[in-house]
Amino acid sequence: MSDGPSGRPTRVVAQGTFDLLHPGHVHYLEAAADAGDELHVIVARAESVAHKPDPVLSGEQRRDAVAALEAVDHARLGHPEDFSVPIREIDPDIVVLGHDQHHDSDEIDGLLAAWGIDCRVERAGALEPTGKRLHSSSDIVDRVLEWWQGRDEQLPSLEAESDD
Ligand SMILES: Cc1cc2nc3c(=O)[nH]c(=O)nc-3n(C[C@H](O)[C@H](O)[C@H](O)COP(=O)(O)O)c2cc1C
Ligand SMILES: Nc1ncnc2c1ncn2[C@@H]1O[C@H](COP(=O)(O)OP(=O)(O)OP(=O)(O)O)[C@@H](O)[C@H]1O
Repeated sequence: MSDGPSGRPTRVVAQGTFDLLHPGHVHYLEAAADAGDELHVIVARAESVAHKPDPVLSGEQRRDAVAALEAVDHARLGHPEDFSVPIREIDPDIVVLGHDQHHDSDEIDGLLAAWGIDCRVERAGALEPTGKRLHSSSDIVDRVLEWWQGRDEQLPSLEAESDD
């Protein structure tokens, strides 16, 4: 365990929606854990998810699944309105952003400074999809919908059934 600038274990924060956990999430969280000694994960509230459809799983389910991963030391649901609350409680040394997160590193840097958190911002690399493996929650949902539609087409029509 290496001591951070404050003489305590280096605390790292990762955050995201983490709906329907997949290997891309594991890749991100392992990269974040490697950046320090203690990984704290903030799991977004459904009401904060603005760039995609609502999560399939509840906040508690997403938090519990993230907490069960070996790389993760602490997982908590984010604050519904004030993102500075969990960050102030954790007081991280490093915030690791996901490879494709729309958050701008410099903007997050400025926010953390405004919240009085002395912390650097890094960005994790991507786990590229290979073959048919899916590393995105939205792609998993799309695949299930595609499967469902295909399955639907193979079912006998209601009209055919009423002929029996
Ligand atoms: C430093 C930081 C702290 C955050 N804290 C929270 C929080 O406390 N509560 C929350 O609901 N979302 C929080 N978020 C936002 C979400 O993790 C993230 O934006 C979310 O997955 C929503 O996805 P979207 O922004 O792509 O719509 C935080 C984001 C950052 C960068
Ligand atoms: N293939 C991947 N490689 C690396 N990191 C990933 C990968 N997929 C997701 N992540 C990271 O995991 C974090 C949480 O992911 P989140 O659930 O918000 O998005 P997602 O799984 O990419 O879903 P969606 O496709 O719906 O945006 C994000 O920081 C994201 O960058």
